[in-house]
Amino acid sequence: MTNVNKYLKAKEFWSRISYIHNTDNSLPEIPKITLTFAQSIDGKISGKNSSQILLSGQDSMILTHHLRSVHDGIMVGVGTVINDNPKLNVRLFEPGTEKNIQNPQPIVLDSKLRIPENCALITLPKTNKLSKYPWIVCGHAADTSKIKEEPILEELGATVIKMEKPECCLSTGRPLIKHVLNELKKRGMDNIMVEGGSNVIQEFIRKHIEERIVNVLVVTIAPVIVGGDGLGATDSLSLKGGLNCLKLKNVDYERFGDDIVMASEL
Ligand SMILES: NC(=O)C1=CN([C@@H]2O[C@H](COP(=O)(O)OP(=O)(O)OC[C@H]3O[C@@H](n4cnc5c(N)ncnc54)[C@H](OP(=O)(O)O)[C@@H]3O)[C@@H](O)[C@H]2O)C=CC1
Ligand SMILES: Nc1nc(O)c(N)c(N[C@@H]2O[C@H](COP(=O)(O)O)[C@@H](O)[C@H]2O)n1
Repeated sequence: MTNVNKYLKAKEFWSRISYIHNTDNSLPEIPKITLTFAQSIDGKISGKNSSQILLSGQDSMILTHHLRSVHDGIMVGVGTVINDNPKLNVRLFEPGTEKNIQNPQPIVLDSKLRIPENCALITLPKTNKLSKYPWIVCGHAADTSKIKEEPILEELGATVIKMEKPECCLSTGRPLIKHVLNELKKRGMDNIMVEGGSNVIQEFIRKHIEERIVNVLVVTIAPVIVGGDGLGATDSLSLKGGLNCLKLKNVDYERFGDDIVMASEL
């Protein structure tokens, strides 16, 4: 298949499944959520000691970048930023279409402002004008004083969104997802792609069981075996409320190169 056809295929797949994305979640106060990640056939999203692994082949990676391009925001946890130092921008697109490409707004869940100041999300927009400086969502107890005293994150271009005490978990101090999403909607985010990692995926699934916050789940399944040392997408998720498993609905599949991509309602 030529590269042009790969881009076309990615677009067609998103058009085909976007009816799932557009299903009414009855929560107009939050953005529409696409929860997405890539995993091995044994359910691992990274390797030993959380080492980043390239699971997606070129064809499914083109789909991932297309998904980035059609969302207002892209969200990860600070664990992913520290571990992978991701760029989260759109780098795979059909030649000749670069003028129309919009990078999503990177959003990092980071209750204690642990994000490294020299990470790609903060340094890249300086040289790449199309990349956006990240929004960093922190908890009420985060030490934002360091931002003014040693003008770090905000002077470097990032926007720190500090959630109020009632909007954070009492025990962990982490911003509560529903409040974060509500704040992001107020800031113009109508749809957000949540890329991981493991803790964030689990938090969205937990919250979804209570309040149906996820519109569509898109999982790339790569023909790779990682083994028991790898990190699973849902390793620490225990389902409550009498559920012994969560059955996906409106399931659709497509082959992208050697990978299978599954899209469904959660
Ligand atoms: N294959 C794939 O598609 C992907 C794989 N990955 C992999 O995932 C791994 C990283 O996963 P993980 O370590 O779990 O890190 P995450 O990216 O899930 O970040 C988790 C951290 O986010 C912070 N956080 C803030 N608010 C919340 C909240 N409400 N809910 C949950 N977390 C919150 C917490 O740190 P604090 O308490 O300090 O705020 C928490 O420790 C890496 O190995 C990476 O390679 C990541 C993305 C995609
Ligand atoms: N779709 C997909 N396939 C893989 O094989 C992956 N390892 C990931 N990981 C996610 O992508 C981030 C890296 O993004 P950049 O290439 O730096 O823009 C990584 O942090 C994970 O979120 N995704």
